[in-house]
Amino acid sequence: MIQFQQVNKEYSREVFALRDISLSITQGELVFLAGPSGAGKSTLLKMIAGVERPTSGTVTVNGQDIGTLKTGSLPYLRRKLGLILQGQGLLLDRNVLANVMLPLIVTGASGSEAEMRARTALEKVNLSDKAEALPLSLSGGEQQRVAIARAIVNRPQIILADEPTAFLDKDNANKVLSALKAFQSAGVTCIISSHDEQLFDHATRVIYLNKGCISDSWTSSLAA
Ligand SMILES: Nc1ncnc2c1ncn2[C@@H]1O[C@H](COP(=O)(O)OP(=O)(O)OP(=O)(O)O)[C@@H](O)[C@H]1O
Repeated sequence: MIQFQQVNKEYSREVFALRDISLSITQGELVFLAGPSGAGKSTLLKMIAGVERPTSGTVTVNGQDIGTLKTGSLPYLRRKLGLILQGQGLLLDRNVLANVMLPLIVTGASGSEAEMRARTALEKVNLSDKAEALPLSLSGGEQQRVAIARAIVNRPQIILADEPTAFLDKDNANKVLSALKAFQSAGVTCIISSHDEQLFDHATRVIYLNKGCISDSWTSSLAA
């Protein structure tokens, strides 16, 4: 369960990114964050991951108050999360398998354990045949699915994805969404920021942000 209670985020005196946000998201939801550029979507995702902290109000993830979490505890929180944030690209000089193994290696898994789990993650996003390829030899959609595999290799309870289908054609965007939906079906909470309204049909909920405020939201019958 993710809860925002009267959360404000002010980056500087003139820049309010979020204003008085209160919401709760239950395990297994597929939530889209919509709204124009600068509305606060990325900031909201970063708050759940503890990348940004609230100026006021509280953000709790599975009962844990993220705003007061000590920096040293953040890696434990992040292990429960699969993060697909903008600008966190793949290592271009390492093959796909090595990229997906990386989160496991840095948290102390053995090479053989990491390889086995990375291959399983690649199977889940339907990219087993690209394990030995270098990222730049893949299509944009395939690269994004490698990023998903890297995000889920630690078996997270929550996936946070910032514009995972930006710059993809419809076919590739659908493949990326199908991969995310498969995790949601398995009980993983997925929170995705997107400008792509065509994807919203798959959501259990869409939250519209505008100038840092929730301007609208709807819950689909899929949520039942
Ligand atoms: N690190 C930062 N320092 C200062 N201001 C920031 C920072 N990050 C975001 N902002 C500002 O906060 C506001 C919300 O930004 P945010 O990136 O959350 O919006 P967004 O809805 O994700 O936009 P986009 O759709 O373009 O990615 C914007 O006015 C932005 O300029």
